[in-house]
Amino acid sequence: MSNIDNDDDGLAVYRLALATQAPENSALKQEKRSELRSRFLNVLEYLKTNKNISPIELDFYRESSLTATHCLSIDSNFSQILVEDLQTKIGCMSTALIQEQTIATAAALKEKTPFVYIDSCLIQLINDDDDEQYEGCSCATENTCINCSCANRFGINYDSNHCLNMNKTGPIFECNSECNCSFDTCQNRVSQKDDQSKNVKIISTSNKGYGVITEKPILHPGTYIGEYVGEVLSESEAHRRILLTKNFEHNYLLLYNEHSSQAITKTFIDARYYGNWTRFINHSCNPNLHIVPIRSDQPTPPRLVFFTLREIQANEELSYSYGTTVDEKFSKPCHCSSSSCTGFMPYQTTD
Ligand SMILES: C[S@@+](CC[C@H](N)C(=O)[O-])C[C@H]1O[C@@H](n2cnc3c(N)ncnc32)[C@H](O)[C@@H]1O
Repeated sequence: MSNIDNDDDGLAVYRLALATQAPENSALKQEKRSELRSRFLNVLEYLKTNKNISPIELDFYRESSLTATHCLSIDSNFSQILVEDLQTKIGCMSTALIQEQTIATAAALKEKTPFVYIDSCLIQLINDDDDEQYEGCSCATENTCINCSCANRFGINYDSNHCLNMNKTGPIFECNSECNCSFDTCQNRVSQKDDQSKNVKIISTSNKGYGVITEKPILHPGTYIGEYVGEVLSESEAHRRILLTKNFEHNYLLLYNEHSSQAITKTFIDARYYGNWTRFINHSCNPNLHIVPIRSDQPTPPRLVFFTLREIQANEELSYSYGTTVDEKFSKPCHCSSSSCTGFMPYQTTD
């Protein structure tokens, strides 16, 4: 799908600075990461051995901080949801615990696009180098952190409307689990707070498959929309999957390139099998969203986060540019219908 490049010279410099500081309190973080990794393997194992479960009305994976659950079915009133705790046993829980929008969306889409619903990326491959924990700020708990040591490493991140500072260049570091500030008052955690999932609707388009519209106007440029989540892949696995994808199929593999003076950091996220509502956002040659890499705890992988580029009207479709590599031989026709449409969608490579 997408090859997105970002010119960003500050990241490598910051990495070098951090390399000289021993991460102090990262044991807990590492424990969390290995728990996530083993949970991910559990889900894969589960799906492999239970493929013949029938009827599966709804199939998605919910992750909470303690248990991994696999949703097997949902009753017709959306009031009870049958889940299986992967580590223990099957049980019922009220759908009130799960965001209504998520269920309606997943239920409507189960036939055509089965995927497992997740809230954060599944990180299968973790290099030891990536376990480095960023230092936190030492703000007072009531501090808003608009200009704290995390927010201001490369210029202030967000304005007083909680929108991305449009003049900002360089990487974005949000406050993290080592920070002293409080989650509620801190204003440097915009992408860690509520996304727009309650204000959007998945629609069926005439020629692009499903798409996403906003039900409410979004006024300010730089408004946080949501995070592209899925499986974080190695380059070789991404390459393998690209070769397997047929040209007529929808493609959910996103490649984000960040350029620094020393290297290109490539992030591959595939939302084909695991994802959230943002996997339904289509390409446009005149997009209203863009993707910004955001870091808080660790250098890699960055979280790939959508922000608005301009004011968006109610019922307007959300879109971003999948990249710039267009070739009539390889690209699919583009149906974005913008006046600047090139006629072809960017095509996928791992470069
Ligand atoms: C990430 S998915 C987007 C959601 C997808 N429409 C669906 O129904 O699940 C990307 C795929 O959607 C389709 N698509 C997205 N934008 C398009 C566009 N502007 N014109 C034609 N097809 C598009 C292509 O098949 C592409 O591979």
